[in-house]
Amino acid sequence: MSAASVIRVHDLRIRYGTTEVLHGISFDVRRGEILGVIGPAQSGKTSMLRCLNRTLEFTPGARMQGLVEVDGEDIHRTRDVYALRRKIGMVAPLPVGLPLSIYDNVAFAPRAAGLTARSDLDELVERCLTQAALWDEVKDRLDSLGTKLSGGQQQRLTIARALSHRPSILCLDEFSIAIDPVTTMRIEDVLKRLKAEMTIILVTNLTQQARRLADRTMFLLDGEIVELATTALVFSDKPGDRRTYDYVSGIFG
Ligand SMILES: Nc1ncnc2c1ncn2[C@@H]1O[C@H](COP(=O)(O)OP(=O)(O)OP(=O)(O)O)[C@@H](O)[C@H]1O
Repeated sequence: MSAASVIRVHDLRIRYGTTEVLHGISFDVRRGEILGVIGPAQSGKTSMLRCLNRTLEFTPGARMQGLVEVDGEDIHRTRDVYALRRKIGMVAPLPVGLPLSIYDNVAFAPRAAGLTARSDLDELVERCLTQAALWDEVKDRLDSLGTKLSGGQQQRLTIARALSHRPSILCLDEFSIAIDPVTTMRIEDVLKRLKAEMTIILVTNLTQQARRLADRTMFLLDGEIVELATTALVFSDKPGDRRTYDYVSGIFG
């Protein structure tokens, strides 16, 4: 694994029952980059993400084969799967707010992990909400229910929660599916800032979002990587594979 790689995936296969949906893909994720992952529905993007933090194993019948290393450690040999999951923050397509106050949404997981001092929790909640560009809008109503926020605010709250364990890798799965374009741009700005502190994997159904944000872009199609290259090349007139051109220019997908 190159020193620049934070994740290395080799010959990864995923099956649900007898159906294989990822067919032996290999790639690396470089420290500090935003890796965009694009591809039509059902191409295996979400399954691939859920493999990285071993949440795929919660799905009955799901099986993975192949090697996945995070910071040089084989995720299936790790002694502490909880530490792996803390290292990799996940943001789902729809906000998944807990039926708790804004404050408790962010403090929930750190409290469960043993952080109890109010001053530490206050600091952490403010830091995460600030990083998610939500602090100014909610600082005067931290005790209100998170579920009462607008959709875009709830998605930023989800990001704040994902940041509460200080992950070094942040994965976002189609985060803008249910939010308006203005909020989407706002969160894109958040991601540009977070990039200074962490590696980001951005699965997106908006190809132009990958174009705006990603250093490199992976095009996944029917469980195979068609192309993984610099975003400039993927979105150029002459990417490495004709199917990439057809997909990013809207000829199919
Ligand atoms: N729990 C499951 N049980 C059975 N098959 C599944 C399950 N989850 C996903 N699949 C199948 O795996 C394939 C890849 O799905 P996946 O959600 O990983 O793709 P995706 O690219 O993220 O799609 P989308 O953009 O629609 O979310 C699809 O054919 C899907 O039907």
